[in-house]
Amino acid sequence: MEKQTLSFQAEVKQLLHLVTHSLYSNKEIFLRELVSNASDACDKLRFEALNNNALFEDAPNLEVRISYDRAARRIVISDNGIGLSAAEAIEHLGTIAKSGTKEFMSRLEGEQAKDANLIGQFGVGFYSGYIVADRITVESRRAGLAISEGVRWSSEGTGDFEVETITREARGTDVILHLREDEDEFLSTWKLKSIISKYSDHISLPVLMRKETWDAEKGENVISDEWEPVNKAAALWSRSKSEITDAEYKSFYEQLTYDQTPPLAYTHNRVEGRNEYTQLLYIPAKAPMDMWNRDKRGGVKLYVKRVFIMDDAEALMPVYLRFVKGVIDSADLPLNVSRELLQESRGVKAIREGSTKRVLSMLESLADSQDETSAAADKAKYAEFYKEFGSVLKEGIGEDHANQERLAKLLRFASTHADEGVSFADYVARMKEGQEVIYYITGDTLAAAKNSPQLEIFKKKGIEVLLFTDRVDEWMLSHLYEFEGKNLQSVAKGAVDLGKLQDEEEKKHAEEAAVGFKPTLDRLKKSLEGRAKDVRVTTRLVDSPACLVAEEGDMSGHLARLLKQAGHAAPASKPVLEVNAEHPLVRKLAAIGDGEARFDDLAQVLFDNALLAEGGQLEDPAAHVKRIQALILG
Ligand SMILES: Nc1ncnc2c1ncn2[C@@H]1O[C@H](COP(=O)(O)OP(=O)(O)OP(=O)(O)O)[C@@H](O)[C@H]1O
Repeated sequence: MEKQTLSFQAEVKQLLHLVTHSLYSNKEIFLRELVSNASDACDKLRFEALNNNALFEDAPNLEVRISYDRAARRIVISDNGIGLSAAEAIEHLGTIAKSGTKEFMSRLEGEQAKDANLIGQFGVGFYSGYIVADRITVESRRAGLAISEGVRWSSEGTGDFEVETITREARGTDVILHLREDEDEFLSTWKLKSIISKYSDHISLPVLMRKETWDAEKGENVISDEWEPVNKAAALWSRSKSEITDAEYKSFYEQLTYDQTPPLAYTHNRVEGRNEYTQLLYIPAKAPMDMWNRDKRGGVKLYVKRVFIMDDAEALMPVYLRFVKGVIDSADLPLNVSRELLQESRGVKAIREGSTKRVLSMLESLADSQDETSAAADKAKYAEFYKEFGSVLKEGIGEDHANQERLAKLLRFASTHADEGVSFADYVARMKEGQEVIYYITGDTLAAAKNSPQLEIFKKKGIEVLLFTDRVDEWMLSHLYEFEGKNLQSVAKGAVDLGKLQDEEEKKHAEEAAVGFKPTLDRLKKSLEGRAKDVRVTTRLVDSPACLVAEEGDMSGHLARLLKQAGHAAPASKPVLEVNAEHPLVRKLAAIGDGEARFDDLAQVLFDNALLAEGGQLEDPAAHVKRIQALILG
């Protein structure tokens, strides 16, 4: 192929502009990105060579070499990995903007973040070279291609790039950075070594640099021809736990995830027996921006005997644990395992179950820490975890029946007794004598749930009610019916039944009131025909005149609203209006003579107010306002 000049794709151009003009801090990460690409290229070769050993040619030892030339102001990152064909170079290094590009750019612009470190999270690492270089040349030959089919790609990172075919003996890729004027600090063995040990110590291949020795005659360090490894090159997880420090675990996490906030917790185990594998799993401290995307790639990498097999192996973690990051290294899966095979493999299923249990135990040991010295700190960590990931964990209630009980214990809620952190176990321990069920109410917001009229009698009697205000709660409740043998009961569904919590006298009084109120009830039913399924007297209200409840088995108003918001058709079930016969407003209503239009108006207002109080929306707000105004004017 003759030399061609091609244009970068528009998004790549924008990206390059931002990279060269906006990223000021953490410039050194360019080396991490390029070393990581080199290491990925070696992993890819190893993987492809499983089915075609000839790809190794005569260089089976995969490695990354870094060298620099002070006079020419150049740094070269070489690998003998898979390499690039000319077509791949054009595609991967210029024409196709990666999926993360847009998001990366919006973050840079949005938050005015100047931290180059962000770049690694978005899969656009190659371009980070332009932070320090004003020209990058890539020379490469793809494994398996003839030496005459090498490629040279070169660009100043502005509008376009050049590509041409070259003859290249060595398999793999050289990335040559021509440094910008003021970036000389990187032309130093010490500087480059220190960046590698900071970011790339755990890359599982050797990263080599030329040895520097002291030349007494010249009175300076000189670079020899001998190459030496500058990273540890030991997959951290394959070392024994006792040899690894907390700092090493944390720095490995950072390399794995590019997340600079230290993880909240981690677990590292070697599992022996029928399935042998090592797991090193982390719980991040902060939720990523795209956590709600259930199709998002998982965070666990699969290795087989330290050979990297694949990223984001979803088969290794259930979807509701998609926030977990780490590495699983199996000793007995076949090396050429495919994604399809992974889904079906029994060995993988066992790994997934084992890893799920590990993560749950890790969470339990924080939530329920009995550790003398760290219990308070652990519990605080759990609260932090729950704030970030609690809602995702709830998905497990419906998705992982085998662990439902363990998951239920890990849930935390608000209640009428505390605004956060209430577990089912706390609730059960505080249950009143004679109380048989766990009461809850769902609502759009904590304030709406807390002030719900349905709670009045419970508050008066000091009975705790759990307040479920998370969007997933309604869904979760359709999968969770009880906790340790105690049924969960909505206080907004069915007639209130306080069972043994209500004394005989109260019951008798309520029954009498209902009988005396019967004629008014009948009139109310007539007025509200088509809106209320039924109207009845209740004892659940203390201060409010009325409230809406769903009939047992019907959908709650809150769930119907959620479904509507999400664009689903909610079955049209009418609510029941419950009235407080003792309330002055209701008494006033009862006193209105037959046939007076005022009765109808007041009945509608009673209903609409009850709907508003539970966070519902009026179908005809103007009519409501009119009625209220008329009533005020008397
Ligand atoms: N040293 C290399 N050898 C072979 N291919 C490479 C090399 N460096 C980059 N590439 C190719 O260029 C593509 C783009 O690289 P870039 O760093 O921008 O993104 P990425 O590596 O896919 O994502 P991430 O940075 O998250 O690893 C890579 O996917 C790969 O196909």
